[in-house]
Amino acid sequence: MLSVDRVHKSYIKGGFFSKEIQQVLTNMSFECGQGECLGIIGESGSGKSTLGRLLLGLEKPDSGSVLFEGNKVEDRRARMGNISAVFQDYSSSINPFYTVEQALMEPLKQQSRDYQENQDKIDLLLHQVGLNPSYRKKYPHELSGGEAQRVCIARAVATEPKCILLDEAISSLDGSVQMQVLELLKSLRKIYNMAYIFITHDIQAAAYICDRVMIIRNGEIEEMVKIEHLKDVQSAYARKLLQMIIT
Ligand SMILES: Nc1ncnc2c1ncn2[C@@H]1O[C@H](COP(=O)(O)OP(=O)(O)OP(=O)(O)O)[C@@H](O)[C@H]1O
Repeated sequence: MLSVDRVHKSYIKGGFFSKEIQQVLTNMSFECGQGECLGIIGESGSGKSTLGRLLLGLEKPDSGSVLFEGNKVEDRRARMGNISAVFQDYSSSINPFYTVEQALMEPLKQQSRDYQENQDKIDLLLHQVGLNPSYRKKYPHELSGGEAQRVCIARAVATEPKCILLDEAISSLDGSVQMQVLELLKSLRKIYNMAYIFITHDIQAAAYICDRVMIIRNGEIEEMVKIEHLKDVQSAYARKLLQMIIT
């Protein structure tokens, strides 16, 4: 479904007139299948979010390709309604002047002009993310972090995409709320059979929700492992990363 082939990405370091290049992603190739949850794990600065932006078609690779069902993700038509995203910073993800209802209506309107159908869908989405109908009229500043992230998740699910990219989507939440949101993501995946790209530095969260994890180091794939074999990672770096987290 999502196919990354020999992707390289670099940035110019140190301002506009600088000639210094920083290689951020090197020769990355992997696939994410329909309905799969693929974790992308790495230390800070390893290139996770850069990869996320390429997967969303927000930036282009220097070379190589990112294809969604055979089409380049840079092409808006390839990703429209097919890929959505939930980011770490839920507070800036929702327009502060929009009520929850307006925030959810935005993506729905792009798919259907049927007012009643969209209203019914908002009811359903709120129910599915565990928010009662009174939340319709609330503004983002009236929501807790967990509630705001539930709204962001409802928005991402609204168009029933085939894939949601979650970039550190639970990292800013408190421990118990993180667990609730992970449970929510699990249950929504069962309902909609969506694939998740779960970018995180939290191996425990990845182990809880992912089918496979890809460990990246300095912009290169260090190891790809099925979740049931996470304890048996081969590379010294992956073992160290796991050990650090377990201890
Ligand atoms: N737009 C950009 N321009 C220049 N350099 C960038 C840009 N985006 C990222 N970088 C650099 O690329 C490297 C990887 O950054 P990236 O945000 O992808 O890492 P990350 O693994 O997501 O880190 P973190 O877990 O801290 O968010 C960093 O050294 C960063 O400074």
